[in-house]
Amino acid sequence: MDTSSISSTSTLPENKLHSLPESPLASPSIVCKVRARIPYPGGSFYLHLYTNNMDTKEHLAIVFGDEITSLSLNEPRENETEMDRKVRGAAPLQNNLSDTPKTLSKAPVVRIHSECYTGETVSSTRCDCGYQLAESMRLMSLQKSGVVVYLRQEGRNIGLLEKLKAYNLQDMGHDTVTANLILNHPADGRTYEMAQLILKDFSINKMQLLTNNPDKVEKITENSDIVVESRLPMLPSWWIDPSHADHCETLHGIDACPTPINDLATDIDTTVENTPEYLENSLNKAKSVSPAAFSSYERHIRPTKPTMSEADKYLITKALKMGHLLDIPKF
Ligand SMILES: Nc1nc2c(ncn2[C@@H]2O[C@H](COP(=O)(O)OP(=O)(O)OP(=O)(O)O)[C@@H](O)[C@H]2O)c(=O)[nH]1
Repeated sequence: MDTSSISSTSTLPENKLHSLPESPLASPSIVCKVRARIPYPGGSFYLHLYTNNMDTKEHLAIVFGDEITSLSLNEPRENETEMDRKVRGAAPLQNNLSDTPKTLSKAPVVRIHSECYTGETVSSTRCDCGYQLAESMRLMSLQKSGVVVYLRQEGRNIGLLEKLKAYNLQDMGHDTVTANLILNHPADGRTYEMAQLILKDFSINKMQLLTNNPDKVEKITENSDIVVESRLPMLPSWWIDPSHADHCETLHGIDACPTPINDLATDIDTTVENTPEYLENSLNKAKSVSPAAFSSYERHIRPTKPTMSEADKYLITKALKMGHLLDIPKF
């Protein structure tokens, strides 16, 4: 591929939004630096990487569908070539989208998710974070629309180091809330301003929010014109009782079945390339080549009860001590 037209500097003099940090008084701003397609079972999504002038973290957005586009990504940058734009995943300048925000046909499904290295990357079953991320992405891929705003607020914003200490306190009998307090951290130290800015960048001001946490609903709408049109609960799959009418209404508005997933392949897609047979065959083929190939995805999406007892304790603490809207099943 001829890359000669990529401009030689990677530090293009970009507009004022892009410098880090400006002054303590600068108003918070973000910019989407790059967007890339990520293949995903049943299709693809677009990963968007943001920088901002408030912290040095790379906050992310996982976007399903072509309808949701980033204004700051598509903004023209000084001296950039069309190849530069392609490489950072921006639309060609001739169909510059920057001054014409797309109007979304309906309020998209949004998940505002905070990083959990333990639950998502190393598949800890101490919490439900890996499941929640996988499940929200599965639902969005079914709908071919939606955004996961992925905030780097590890451990409810206490960071991995302190969170691991909190784990040790939990192994001594404390729950997630008291463990944080013993370490002189708030039970939940997260903020949502960054998420508000990212949603604004996608021209999203109303949404269906996937969460059990009323505090999150309140904070995402605080001092902003963002409206949560509806809250979609996130019942852990191993807590779902298919005979419970309310549980079956869990995903009202989403064309998907909330019952535990028995066969991922049939749940995914119905387009020619993605028939259940095609997916099942591909899955089996991939498994025979490398049994681990799909294990992380599958484990998160289909957690089985026997391995989840620590996550049950975690969820019960969220319901009883943090006000999360979760019906605790009979154990
Ligand atoms: N401090 C601490 N944080 C944890 C622990 N387990 C998971 N987390 C963090 O908790 C965050 C997820 O928050 P949760 O309270 O599970 O859920 P939520 O996002 O508030 O609510 P939902 O939207 O319903 O998922 C992530 O940042 C995890 O890293 C823990 O034991 N201690």
